[in-house]
Amino acid sequence: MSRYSFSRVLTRRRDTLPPPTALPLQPFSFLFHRPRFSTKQSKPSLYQLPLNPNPLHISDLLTMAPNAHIKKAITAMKALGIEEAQIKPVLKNLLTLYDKKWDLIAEDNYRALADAIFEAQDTQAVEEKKGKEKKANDEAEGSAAEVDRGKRKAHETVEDDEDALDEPERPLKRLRRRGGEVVSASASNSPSLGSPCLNETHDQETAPVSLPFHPIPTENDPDAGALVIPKGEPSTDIPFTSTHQDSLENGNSSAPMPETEETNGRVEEPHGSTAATDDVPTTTIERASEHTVATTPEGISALELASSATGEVKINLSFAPATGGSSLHAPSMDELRRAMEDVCLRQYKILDPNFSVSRFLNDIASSYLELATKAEQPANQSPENFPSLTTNVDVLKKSAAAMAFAAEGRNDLAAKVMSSANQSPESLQTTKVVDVLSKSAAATTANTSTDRNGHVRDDENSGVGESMGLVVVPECHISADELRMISSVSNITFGKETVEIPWVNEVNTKVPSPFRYMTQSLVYLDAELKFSLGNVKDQCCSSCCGDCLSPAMACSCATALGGFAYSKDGLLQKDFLEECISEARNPQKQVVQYCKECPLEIAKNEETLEPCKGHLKRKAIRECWINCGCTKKCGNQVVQHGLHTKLQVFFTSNGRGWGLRTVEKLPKGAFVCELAGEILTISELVQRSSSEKLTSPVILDAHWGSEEVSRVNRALCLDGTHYGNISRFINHRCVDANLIEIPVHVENMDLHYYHLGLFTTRDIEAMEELTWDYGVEFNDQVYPTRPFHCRCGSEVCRNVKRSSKSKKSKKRA
Ligand SMILES: C[S@@+](CC[C@H](N)C(=O)[O-])C[C@H]1O[C@@H](n2cnc3c(N)ncnc32)[C@H](O)[C@@H]1O
Repeated sequence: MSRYSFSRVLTRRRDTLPPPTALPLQPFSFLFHRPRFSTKQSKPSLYQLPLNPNPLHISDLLTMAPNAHIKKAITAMKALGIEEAQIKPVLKNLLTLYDKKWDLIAEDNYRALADAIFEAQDTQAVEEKKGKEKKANDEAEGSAAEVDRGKRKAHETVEDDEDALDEPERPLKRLRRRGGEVVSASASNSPSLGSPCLNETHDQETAPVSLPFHPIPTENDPDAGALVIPKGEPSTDIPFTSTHQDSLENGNSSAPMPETEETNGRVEEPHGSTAATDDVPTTTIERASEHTVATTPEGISALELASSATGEVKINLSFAPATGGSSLHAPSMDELRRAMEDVCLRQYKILDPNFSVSRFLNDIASSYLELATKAEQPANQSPENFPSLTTNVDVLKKSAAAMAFAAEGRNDLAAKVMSSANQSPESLQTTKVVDVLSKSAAATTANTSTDRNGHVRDDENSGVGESMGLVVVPECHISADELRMISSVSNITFGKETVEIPWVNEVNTKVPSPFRYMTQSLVYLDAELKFSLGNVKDQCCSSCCGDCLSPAMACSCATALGGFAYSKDGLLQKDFLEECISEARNPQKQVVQYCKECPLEIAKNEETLEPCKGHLKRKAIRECWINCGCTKKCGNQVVQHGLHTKLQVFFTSNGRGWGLRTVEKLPKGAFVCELAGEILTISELVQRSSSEKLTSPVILDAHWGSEEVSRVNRALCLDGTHYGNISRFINHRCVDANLIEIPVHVENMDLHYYHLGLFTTRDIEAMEELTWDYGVEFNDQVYPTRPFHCRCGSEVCRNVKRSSKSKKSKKRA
């Protein structure tokens, strides 16, 4: 027998993983004006894009005289309909920026130049517009001084625009791309660039995003990385689309923020100023220096994103390289901002051209500061004594929860809930919810006063205050989950079932522990489940119609298992049920299958793989499903339609915690509910059970031992501890339980996964507790769960026969 260990299981799983995906190559790379990188470049980044497949050959460039370069560039631009007067100043600027590297400028038919010209045009247009708007505003305000300033500003703007033709340091805007399309901000109709026209109604899917800044290697610094800003280049905004030009005016920066403090970065002025310059001693500069990636003594890299105006509040992002591995590099502020703006545009549909992530973050910092200032406490009030702020909604929720308790006579619980809102349980007992709520409101207004900041606080001992939608209440020690649970006191299923299932506790003050109710099992993570119409189309009876139980001839869904499991009254066929019961309770009738390599043993991760202990072969039900030709009322569809029985969760009186009981009489063979929970692999179960107490997971091993069921990730179980349905409240009873679990195939006949339906083994009286035999061996160490001390009270309880059972099991092994 081969030896397995847990690490081997893990190795196998890792092998099945796809190889780590390389960074996706950017399609349409030939559209980028991307300067080459030195091979010595130490820090490649996401900005590195595939090389241009069709560059202008270097020998062409070397042999050209300077004038020839210029002439060629002008010719290329004129072909795009750009006038010479517009070309020259930008070209001059570009030559400085690109360190006279003509090969880079000439790439992609002088794309960099064309782009820069269009950007310059954009900038000019925007500034003109801004000047006009400013002027109009100033005039509207009617202040002579303001008007003067407005005129001056407008005049300056015009002058700036004129100067732009000669100005060597005109901001460059970069191309934006989306889905492989590269779009110049304003050159959307440029035929040679093939850029689609952009407008505000542009489909989100095709909306362009900004390109990251491209690094410029220089002779002095051939290793210049992606994050270096060309010297003297003012930072420039890159808005989302050409329709977002205005955001340029609002101070966004297109220049990437430096990665180290030595680099020459600057950031936007958050409130309306345009590009910052080195000699402007404003908060812009203060913030610029803050936007560096700092490394703390612990080696944590931190990027300061934003701050309040004078720096009291700061927003930082940090990561510890130690946890991320050496492959992590701190993104620049600009990189991050652009990524976020893209998210805001595409995911949150923020289309306002004035929107800027940087400004938004700064606003958060400012708002935080504002709130912090308002919340200033009196000197003698320590934070521990200060009441927590709770919304009115919370108080109403508590009121409703307490009311529900009171309605059930649970004054102790009602008191617990409402003590936080200063409500007496007695008042709840005698009033309706609406009265409670109005009392609550009255209480909030009767005992409040205003603090020195104008905020309403509760008076001494009042516990409740209210102001502008906020009430102040003492700390509530009920957790959010508990509150959610007790808020839904009338229905533990949170309305997810067609019937309501209330809970009661007549024994103590405990409330059910929180869990997520779900009506159907769902895969947790690794479990391999194969449901597909393709798989089941041959297994179903597409020719059947109406109710499959009606025709004399049973359809193939039935014949597959030798007749239908259900009878026309909706109960299990008597014979079928008796066989199932007998099989479960009578060892002589049991067929046990043994795995060659049992998943339970493999998951134990021990040096030696122990022999399989055996798995009970189970009779199973097969239901018609949506791929069958019958209707929803077909009698062969039961478990899939969920529970319909009137049930109640109650607290048991003999130390078994919560239990489930039926409120109505149930006949023998009736379906009660499915066992639903998270579908785990056995390995996941072992891992989980090593760190927490599970509420009796169920192993789906009815078909284990047959050849097909061998793969570890397909050996499954159900765990209802965190997610589950009402079955998670059903207690165990040895042997003579009144429910039996029967495998039910619904979606297909996959032997790895099946539903487990719980059916009554006998007639059950109203208010009788429902139990089923978990099949747990109390002395068995094989199952990866800790058995409990059984208090089922059955005459044939297995827990009391531990010693004799133990001997038997040792013998067999
Ligand atoms: C599926 S849960 C049943 C609901 C559980 N009683 C509760 O309070 O949530 C299974 C757990 O209930 C308890 N339990 C169930 N049947 C029991 C029994 N016969 N004797 C003692 N404890 C039992 C055990 O703690 C077991 O792990």
